Amino acid sequence: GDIGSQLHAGYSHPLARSWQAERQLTKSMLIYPLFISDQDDEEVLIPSLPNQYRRGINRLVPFLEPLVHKGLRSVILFGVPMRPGTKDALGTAADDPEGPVIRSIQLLRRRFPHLYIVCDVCLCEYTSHGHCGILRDDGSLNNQLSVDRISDVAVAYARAGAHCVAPSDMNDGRIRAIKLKLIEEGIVHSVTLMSYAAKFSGCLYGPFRDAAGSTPSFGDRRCYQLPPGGRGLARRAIVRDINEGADIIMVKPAGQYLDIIADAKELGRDLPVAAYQVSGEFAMIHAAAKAGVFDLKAMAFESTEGILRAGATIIVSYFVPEFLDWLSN
Ligand SMILES: NCC[C@H](CC(=O)O)[C@@H](CN)CCC(=O)O
Ligand SMILES: [Zn+2]
Repeated sequence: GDIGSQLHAGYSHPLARSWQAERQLTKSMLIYPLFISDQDDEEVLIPSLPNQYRRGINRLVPFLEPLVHKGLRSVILFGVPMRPGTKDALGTAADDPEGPVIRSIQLLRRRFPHLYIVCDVCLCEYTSHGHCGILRDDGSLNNQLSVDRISDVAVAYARAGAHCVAPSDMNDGRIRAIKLKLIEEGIVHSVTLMSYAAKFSGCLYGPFRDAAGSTPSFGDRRCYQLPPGGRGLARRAIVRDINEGADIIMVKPAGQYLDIIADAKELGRDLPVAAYQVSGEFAMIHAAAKAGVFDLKAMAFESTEGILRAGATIIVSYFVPEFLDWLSN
């Protein structure tokens, strides 16, 4: 009969409205990005990334302690070498045992045994040219050398104690290479492999590049990050990475790529799907809130609601410190 047209009844009360959502945001879904400098005592605000800092290792514990107490479950580490002369064509500093990332993994594992440590794996912060791999003479990525190097760095982070390695380089075949090396090392069973499987080139990474000093010295990332229009390419990259052994599929950026998150959930129905609300999205929300377009907290939640609705159950977000408070009340 025609009675089904009366939908208001199903969402007439706040609790009933929450029941309409297939996924609810919880603290355990959240991963907080940390920028770790090789200047051990520095704590420098990143102008283009509201409320975010580049911190040396000596500043990490005092900063994280209250957040862990509030329920922070996971962080993703980005090393930021500030010392002059650290960068070279191979990104040698990426797996320097005395470098900021490896030392921070060891410190955080010791100090916060329940904190899940994810390490972003890439070379762009460590290469003199700023690209996410090793280049040929013509400036294109040498796939074999890049994949060998990226997989070595991933294993180094895993051996240092990272619970999860997340290669954000977008070189073809790095997932398989990392998985094989983790198997050879005998540690594959305890290291989660989170693939930035569908990562798009575009204008939303600027604040991050300011923070990490990872802007390419020439050209761009259009030949290895996906073209924003490439939905089919993204589906193929997701299927490929699942087959190469990814344990988690990530889509990035998030807000402008909700269809890709939905595709990832459809194609990777049996895996958790992660999404990264990137620096440009975060800065845009802050700028709009400052301009009076909407309330910051309301949009932090609404943008995240869309990412959940699309199918993500893991969210990398710069709003995590606020969410820990907002989700506690
Ligand atoms: N390895 C690439 C890093 C990439 C930015 C870039 O493409 O330069 C992202 C980090 N995984 C940016 C993240 C962000 O903008 O928040
Ligand atoms: Zn990179």
